[in-house]
Amino acid sequence: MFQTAFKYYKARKPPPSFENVLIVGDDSYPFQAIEANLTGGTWDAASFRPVQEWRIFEVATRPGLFVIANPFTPAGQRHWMAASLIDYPAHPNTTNLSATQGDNSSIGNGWWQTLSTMSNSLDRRKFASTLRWSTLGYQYDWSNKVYAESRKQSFPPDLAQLVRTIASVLGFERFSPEAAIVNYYPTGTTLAGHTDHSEDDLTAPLLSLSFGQPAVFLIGGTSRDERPDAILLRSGDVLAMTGASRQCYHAVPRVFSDSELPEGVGKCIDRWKRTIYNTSQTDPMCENDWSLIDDYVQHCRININVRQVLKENQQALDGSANAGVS
Ligand SMILES: O=C(O)CCC(=O)C(=O)O
Ligand SMILES: [Fe+2]
Repeated sequence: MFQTAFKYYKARKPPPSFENVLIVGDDSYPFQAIEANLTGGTWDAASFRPVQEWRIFEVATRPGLFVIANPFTPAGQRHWMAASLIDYPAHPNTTNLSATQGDNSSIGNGWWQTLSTMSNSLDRRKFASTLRWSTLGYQYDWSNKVYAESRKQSFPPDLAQLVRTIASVLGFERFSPEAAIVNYYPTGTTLAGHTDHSEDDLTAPLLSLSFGQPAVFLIGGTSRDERPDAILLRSGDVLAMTGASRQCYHAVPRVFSDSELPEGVGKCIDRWKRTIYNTSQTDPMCENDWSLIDDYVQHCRININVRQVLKENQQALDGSANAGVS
């Protein structure tokens, strides 16, 4: 059932219908509006709209699955896009490029620097699509499907604060962000069905932030035999897999272009556009960086997928405890 849905949404001819796709922000079943858990704490007012305006839903068909319809300000979206493209693929983080090209990673963010020098837009687009993932905090070992204490970097403090706020609004005040996989998807690409189970604490939420082009996200049950729900994630949308949904199969069968969305479904681009108002001193991003970032997010989707790795009070990973998980 999972694979059938995956193939359906991946197909180009004929392209899939959006008829059964749940649109984050719609108020209808199975989205059930829930109230924010308001406990104060630090608030990143530059990134987020006021919490009173947040539209938070639990997906009734998937207990423990929460979505938040774009809680970001346009400037907030641009800030996290920039972090994802300029900072996160840089040394000492591992990327798919540094993993295969060895020591090149030690010279900083070679990918971004090379991209910045390319003047031909087709060449730039082709080169841009070579970056597919980077890892933050505990660096994920894809071959052995483990995190290791020896490959731990510090987790970006501002991202940690951002996702702690989201977790606490959802009632997970003790969430501790320790690792992230940043996925970079050129339009048309996919992520195969999987569960995330290499973390020692499977009771902590998985938090996912999406920026750029839209995608259909599939989430099923704990076996591939269950029919999944299809959810449209657009720029700024937040998804949290908690409770029973934490260990469910999920996938991204297709990243779409804004232009492929049906009439009446709001485009992503309007969510990060610079307006005259917010190009003032409050937006420090330089024009040159922004035009490259804007060019990138016209053709790609970025997903920041944040995890807690350790159990509460666990000091460090014991290699033998989590080795062998597949
Ligand atoms: O891109 C997404 O929305 C999901 C990514 C994901 O499932 C993962 O990184 O494990
Ligand atoms: Fe995942």
